[in-house]
Amino acid sequence: MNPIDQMRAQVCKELNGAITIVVLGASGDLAKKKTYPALFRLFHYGFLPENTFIVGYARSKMTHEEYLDRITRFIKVKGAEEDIEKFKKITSYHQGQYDDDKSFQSLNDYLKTLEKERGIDVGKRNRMFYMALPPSVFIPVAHGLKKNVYAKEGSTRVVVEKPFGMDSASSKHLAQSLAQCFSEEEVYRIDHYLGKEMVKNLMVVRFANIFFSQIWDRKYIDSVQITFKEPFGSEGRGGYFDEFGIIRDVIQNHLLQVLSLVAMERPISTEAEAIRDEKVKVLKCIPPIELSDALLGQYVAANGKPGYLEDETLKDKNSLTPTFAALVCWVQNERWEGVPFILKAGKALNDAKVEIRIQFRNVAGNLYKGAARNELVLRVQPEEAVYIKFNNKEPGLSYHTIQTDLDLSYHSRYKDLEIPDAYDSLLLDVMRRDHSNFVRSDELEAAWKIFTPLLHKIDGREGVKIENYAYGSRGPAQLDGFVKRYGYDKSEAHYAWPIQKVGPSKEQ
Ligand SMILES: NC(=O)C1=CN([C@@H]2O[C@H](COP(=O)(O)OP(=O)(O)OC[C@H]3O[C@@H](n4cnc5c(N)ncnc54)[C@H](OP(=O)(O)O)[C@@H]3O)[C@@H](O)[C@H]2O)C=CC1
Ligand SMILES: O=C1O[C@H](COP(=O)(O)O)[C@@H](O)[C@H](O)[C@H]1O
Repeated sequence: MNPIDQMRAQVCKELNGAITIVVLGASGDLAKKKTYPALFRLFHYGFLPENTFIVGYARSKMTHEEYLDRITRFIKVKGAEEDIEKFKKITSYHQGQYDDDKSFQSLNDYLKTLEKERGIDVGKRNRMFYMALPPSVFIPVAHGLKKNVYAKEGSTRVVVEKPFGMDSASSKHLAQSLAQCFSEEEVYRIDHYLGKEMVKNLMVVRFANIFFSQIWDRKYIDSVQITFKEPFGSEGRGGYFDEFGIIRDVIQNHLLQVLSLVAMERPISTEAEAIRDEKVKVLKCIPPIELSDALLGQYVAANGKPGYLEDETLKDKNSLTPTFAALVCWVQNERWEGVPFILKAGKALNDAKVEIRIQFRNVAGNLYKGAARNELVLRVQPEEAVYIKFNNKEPGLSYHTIQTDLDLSYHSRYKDLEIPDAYDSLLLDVMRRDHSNFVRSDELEAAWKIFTPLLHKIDGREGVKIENYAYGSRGPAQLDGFVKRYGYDKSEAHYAWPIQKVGPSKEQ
């Protein structure tokens, strides 16, 4: 059986061919843009069990037609019209509150009726609850579900979206509340970066290639940079963003997850708990980030685009919330002592890009002075790629050394490639009961310990400097100096990608 069919079979086996999926917050942005399109693709490509039904739940009043229109608006699969019509037949909307037993009892009655109508036997009445909700209602919803809608005649899966708290204390409170209702085995904390193709590739690159596994440490690696750049600002999301800021929105979760996969030791197997054990261990080796290891910024109006403070959805017009941050983590263990892990993220920058850049040390006693350092780059998005910058003799009569690359750009190497969205892959994992790409509660605790002291200083404005940067720029002017301070050598000399010229060079 091919690996894809194996996954289909695994879903069927885990769920005995039946599941009811409840999307809480079905009227919201995430549900419309991500959750339902992902569920549709899983349906279209045959990953949902034969007997699947999806119930949307939220407070808003919506007719059946309005609901169907809303949840299918962002489905973009070509030639799938017929399947969209079929998909509409396996879903419906149920209105209710998030903090009221009666609403949840009514939801439970509705689910029971559906399960009976669909002929699902006791023991197979599996339910998945997907909380596409603001964090303010996670706890009442968890209690309401546990008390009234928990699958007593089948398995329960609860999917929770980030943010998982604001700091160590609030995250602990959330974790404890969830733990009162569900076992860790039943909870799936989504960090959608763990569903991205290149992030899932990290373990394979590291542990299935002898030349990487041998040089993956402080002896050979000089620095690691994990970069997230978005070309748009907080537009329309100012209310949410201002409360969280770029560190809580992107760095504490997405970029730290990537860091842990880059830095962790080899797990004893590819089992979920083995992987998560190693991630927790490496996070525990990182002390809290110092303010002196941080560069913070906020974008201002430029190029006809409004500054952060001009966002109409922002309440505090003097906000000092960072929209850009470059932070350095130090992993204090035998493998990584002294190697900076630079996490950079910003909104309203000049580019849309996420990448992991590993810069190696200088070649000792190098015969070729001025040869650039090697770098391994994993481009997460757009256009997934793995490439290695390395030095080569310039082809032809020249003995000149040029920097070039071994380039595995996915779209040229793998023809007709369609990379699934992170949510497709993660929802499939939930059904397969594979926790590898979800955040465990002790992982979360370790992650918040690294960021909480710094975040409290920023929240309290304690000696914190926020540099301005222009909308559409590379970030604060201090950025190049900042990464240089941690040893990053930006040698662009002779670098050309792709090579334009291979003839004799003038320097022969
Ligand atoms: N949007 C995105 O792209 C991403 C979102 N997330 C996370 O997913 C979750 C949902 O995000 P998103 O869909 O954008 O959120 P929304 O603000 O769209 O909220 C979802 C639904 O929750 C209900 N709701 C909104 N505000 C409140 C409130 N104050 N009290 C009670 N109910 C409320 C509304 O439904 P109704 O009033 O009908 O009940 C709304 O339709 C969040 O945790 C978010 O951080 C994560 C990654 C990306
Ligand atoms: O979680 C979030 O992620 C998005 C970026 O996700 P991507 O898959 O488009 O890279 C970010 O825009 C948003 O602010 C944040 O909440």
